[in-house]
Amino acid sequence: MSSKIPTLDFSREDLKPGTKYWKSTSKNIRQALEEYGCFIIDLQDKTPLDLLDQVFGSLVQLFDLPTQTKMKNKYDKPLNGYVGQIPALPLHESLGIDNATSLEATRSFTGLMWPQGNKHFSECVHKYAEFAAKLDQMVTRMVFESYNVEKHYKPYIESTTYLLRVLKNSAPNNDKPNLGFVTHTDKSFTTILHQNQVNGLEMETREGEKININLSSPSLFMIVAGDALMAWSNDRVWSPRHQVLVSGETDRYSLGMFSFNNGTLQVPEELIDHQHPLMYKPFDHIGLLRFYRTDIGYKSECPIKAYCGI
Ligand SMILES: O=C(O)CCC(=O)C(=O)O
Ligand SMILES: [Fe+2]
Repeated sequence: MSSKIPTLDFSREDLKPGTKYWKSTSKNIRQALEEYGCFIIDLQDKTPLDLLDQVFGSLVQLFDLPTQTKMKNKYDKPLNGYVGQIPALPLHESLGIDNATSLEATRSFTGLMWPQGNKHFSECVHKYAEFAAKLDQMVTRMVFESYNVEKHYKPYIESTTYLLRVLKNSAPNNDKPNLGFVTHTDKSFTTILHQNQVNGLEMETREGEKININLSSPSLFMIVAGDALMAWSNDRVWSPRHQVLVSGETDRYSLGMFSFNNGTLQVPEELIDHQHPLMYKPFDHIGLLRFYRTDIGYKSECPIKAYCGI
């Protein structure tokens, strides 16, 4: 059950900067991120149901393409392209669209997958990316405000881009939990996860308790803090370990929207004091991905601490 992890109502009209509800929600976000490193957003009647239907329909088409085609999804940035055909993870496949809020970038991804073109795919995926980026920016702004460092929000957002990963875990057609995606922490600043209502995400608490996340309504979106946010917050926010376990007869499709800063991130000085001595050196966020791809990075217990911890 995910009952312990807070679900916050993002459908209210008064969720606007400056209102009481905005302030109390910001406080709840900060609390959830410090305690669990994640929380659930419920958009209720504000959920873009048509768009979500179109996106998930498009994902079925995308994953049905030949493996050779999907393998063309490559970027210079590490960890951004096609993942699949891994013997230990036979149910998993995923692809990445870097800078997904740019129509040009989604078009160029689409052109690789469908050289003859697929306007419907590029348009609906781009629309989803814009929608998820807007949600992420709202959450991020509330995080910055809750720490009284809102002056750093604009420069942060101006140098942030989004990697949209689309994931499929094929139905195992059995009832036991099958590993869909290995335990990891996200390397992003923030992540927004959404799924086709087939559950499977399992989050670990600070104490090591594993919690199955119930996202079985299309109105639910999971926000996860990544390693970069944990470091930026000087270890106030928790970057939770999580994995995907699937069972049953229905394929699981999910969307992960990851924010990455294209510059150097550092702990705001407001978050350093006697009780919270500086724990991280300023770090190049994309460099964290490169470090994670090295043997030392991949094998380290806590990659962000190994990368830039003090
Ligand atoms: O499929 C999911 O819901 C989670 C995927 C995930 O954790 C990731 O891609 O980092
Ligand atoms: Fe993840």
